[in-house]
Amino acid sequence: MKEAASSSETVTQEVEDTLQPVPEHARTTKLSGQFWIWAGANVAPINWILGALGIQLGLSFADTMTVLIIGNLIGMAGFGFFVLLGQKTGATGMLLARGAFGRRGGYLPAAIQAIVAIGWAAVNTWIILDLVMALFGLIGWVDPAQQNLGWRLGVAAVIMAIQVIICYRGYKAIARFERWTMPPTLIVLVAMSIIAWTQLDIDWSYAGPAGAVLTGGERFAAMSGIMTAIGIGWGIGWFTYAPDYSRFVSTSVKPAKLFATSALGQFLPVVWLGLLGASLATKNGAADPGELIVSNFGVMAIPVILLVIHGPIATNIINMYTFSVAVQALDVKISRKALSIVVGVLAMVGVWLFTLTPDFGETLDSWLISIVAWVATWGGIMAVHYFVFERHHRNFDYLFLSPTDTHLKAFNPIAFIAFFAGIIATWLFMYGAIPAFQGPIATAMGGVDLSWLAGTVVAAGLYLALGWPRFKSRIHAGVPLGIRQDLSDREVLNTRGNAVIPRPDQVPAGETASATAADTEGTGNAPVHA
Ligand SMILES: Nc1ccnc(=O)[nH]1
Repeated sequence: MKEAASSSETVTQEVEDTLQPVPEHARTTKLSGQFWIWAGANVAPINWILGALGIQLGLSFADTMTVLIIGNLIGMAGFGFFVLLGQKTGATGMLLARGAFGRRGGYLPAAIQAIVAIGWAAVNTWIILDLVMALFGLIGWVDPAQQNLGWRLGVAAVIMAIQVIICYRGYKAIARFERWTMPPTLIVLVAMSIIAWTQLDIDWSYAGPAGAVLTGGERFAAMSGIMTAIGIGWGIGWFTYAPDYSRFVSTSVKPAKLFATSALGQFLPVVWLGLLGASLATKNGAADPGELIVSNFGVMAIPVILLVIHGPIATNIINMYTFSVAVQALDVKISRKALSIVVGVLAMVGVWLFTLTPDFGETLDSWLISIVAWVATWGGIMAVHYFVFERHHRNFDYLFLSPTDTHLKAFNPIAFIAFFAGIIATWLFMYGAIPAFQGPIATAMGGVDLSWLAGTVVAAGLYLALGWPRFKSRIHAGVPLGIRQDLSDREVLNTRGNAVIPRPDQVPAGETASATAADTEGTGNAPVHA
């Protein structure tokens, strides 16, 4: 048993260090790992800060919870489908992008994803520094009235170093970290929640800032904008990450179970922490829950500090690992391990830049709605490509071939048109906290923000319409949609095989490959038998 485990660990490391479709024997049938990865990524103070942000931006308690729940229901429903895509294809999010954007065209989304992952690692670390200083102040280590820049960057550097070490070791180390640290973390959280909800007088009927309670259209507009940021923004931000982790899940695991486990792993902690943050913010719009708990219950100081520091680590090992596989999708030949160190350094630079921004709430809001523009658009294109055009495919080896071996187009203009149109549509419909992010259509609608919907619908609709003729003219469903113009469908079927047929090593033990699959050579280059 032990030997099997360690050999599967070696296989996992080989797979992740050179990007290849994860073979069935290196996959896991245990779903708890997926639950803890996503729960771990979300049990972080940033999620109570998001709940408190709703109150700070002027919503009532009930409206804050409404936008958090609706936003995350929408976000997590979409997230589940991207989880399934990883399981089905064995490919990372940014390798999947190649299928639609083209073999070289996939560099654009991969580069964006790499930068976004650095940004998230910086945001998640920066966001807790105020809180850590306040907590250190309560136990007498620093004077929280001071800037404490040295302390801040020092704490960030320690957190960053821990993240780099875990990420360096790869997927298994990440899964293990989340599994071991989550139970004690949850105990602290439960304790915090009980204290908060029984000992502190929360104003459950909080209606908004005194004298400035929002009503009618204004209230609806504010809810839509805040939902885009704290509900949709947080949730859909994970779409691009989902396949990077679910590619390690065996295809014998029922998709419905995988969907539910992963989506709940995200949804439960996000809503719970949002509730904690929002309810405590009703006491005093500004104070952070961690600070409130510690100032009322000094014995909680150490566990709360540990929880707060654990938060960004658990979230950022996901960001950093995804950074490294996104860079691999750029055909950069630096080892995934070396990349773990590179991202740590870059994220530290990011933390320092964020500490220079003047307004915490505006910076966070702007970050979140920019993420929406990118992910809603990317997600719309990917959904059409893999759930409509290539829904019958089982063998995705074509995504992994080198630029010289590939039979995909270098660039697929259709995807680029859909992508840029989607980004513009998101901007037209967005209504963020700063004027640059207040698009003309949203402004004309009195500040109603439907950017996430506009981006998805425009990108998906255009990609569907422009890709439809090719989809219809393809002679066989097993031909990738994005093949080069100089190749015929017949040629691709004959030399590259039929993508509808799985490779034998993709088939879970106990299930037998179909008769045709038995003819493949294990490389996916099966000749077609007429
Ligand atoms: N919502 C998020 C998506 C991706 N990375 C994060 O840290 N957070």
